[in-house]
Amino acid sequence: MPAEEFVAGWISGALGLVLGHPFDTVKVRLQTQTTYRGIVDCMVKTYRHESLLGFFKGMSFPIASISVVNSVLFGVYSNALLALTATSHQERRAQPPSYTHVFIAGCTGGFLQAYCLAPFDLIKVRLQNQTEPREKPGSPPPRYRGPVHCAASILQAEGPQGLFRGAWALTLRDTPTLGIYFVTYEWLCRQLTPEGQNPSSGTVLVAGGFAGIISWVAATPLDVIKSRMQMAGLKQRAYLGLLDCIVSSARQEGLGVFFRGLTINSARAFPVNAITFLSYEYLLLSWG
Ligand SMILES: CN(C)C(=N)NCCC[C@H](N)C(=O)O
Repeated sequence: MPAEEFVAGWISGALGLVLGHPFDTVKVRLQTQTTYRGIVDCMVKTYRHESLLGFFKGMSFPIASISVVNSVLFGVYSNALLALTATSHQERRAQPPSYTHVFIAGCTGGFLQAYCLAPFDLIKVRLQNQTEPREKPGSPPPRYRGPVHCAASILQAEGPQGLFRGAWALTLRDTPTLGIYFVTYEWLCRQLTPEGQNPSSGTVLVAGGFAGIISWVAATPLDVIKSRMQMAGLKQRAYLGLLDCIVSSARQEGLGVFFRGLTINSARAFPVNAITFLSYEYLLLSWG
C-alpha cells in the first residue's frame, strides 16, 4: 500500500487547516448560537470580546488531529482507486479513472475519515463554542480548559461513546460529499488541461477550490445537524436523535436553518481546498 499519499494528505491538510480556521470558528458559532445577526456581526463580536485570538480558538488541536484525518482521506482515496483501477497516482493522468471509480473511492475515503474525525471534531466544536474571553479576572472559568481537559470531561461524564456524539450525522455528511469532492476536482482538472498533460498549478488551485465549495454546499445541511448534535445538552437543547434534531430545528427556525453557515463555509472552502490540493499534488510530484 503506497504511503506517500498519507503523508502528502497530512501536510496538505495542515496547511489548509491554518488558512481556514478563522472561517471555521465563525461558521460553528453561527450554526450553534443565536446571538449573532450574521457573519459580520459574529466577526465583530468575536474580535471585540476575545481579540484576534478568538478566531484561532482550538486550532492547535485540529492541526495535530484533523490534518491526520486528512491523511486518512487522501491515503484511503488513492489506495481505493489503486484497488479499483490498478493505476498509481502517477499513472492516472495518462490513464484517467472513470468518474464512477473516483466517486466510489471518494465515498470510501469519506466514510473512513468520518469515524476518525468524529472525536476530534467534537472537541474542536466544543472549544470553538466557548465564548468566554481568556483570563479575565473575576469572570467564570470556561467549562473546558483545553482539548485534553475537554476529552477527559466528556469521557468522565459520558464514557467513550460520548466522544462519538454526532458521528452518525458526520458519516452521512462526509460519505457522499467526499465522492462529490473528488469527482468535481477530477472533472475540472480534465476540462482545463490538454490531454495527456499534468494540470498546471492554476488549474489545481481552481479545481481544488471549486471542489471544496461544491462539496461544502452539499454538506452544509448535515453539517448544521452534526454541530447541533455535538452541542446538544450544552448550549443547545438535547435531542432524541438525528431525526429529532432535523425536525425540531426545521420546525423552530424554518428550512433556512439547514443553510446556516453556507456563505462562510463556501468562502472558507475555496482557499482551504485550493491550497490542500496544490500542496498534495506538488508533494507527490516532487517525490516522483
Ligand atoms: C464537504 N467536506 C466534508 C469536504 N469537502 N471535506 C474534505 C475537505 C477537507 C478540507 N480540510 C476542508 O475542511 O475543507
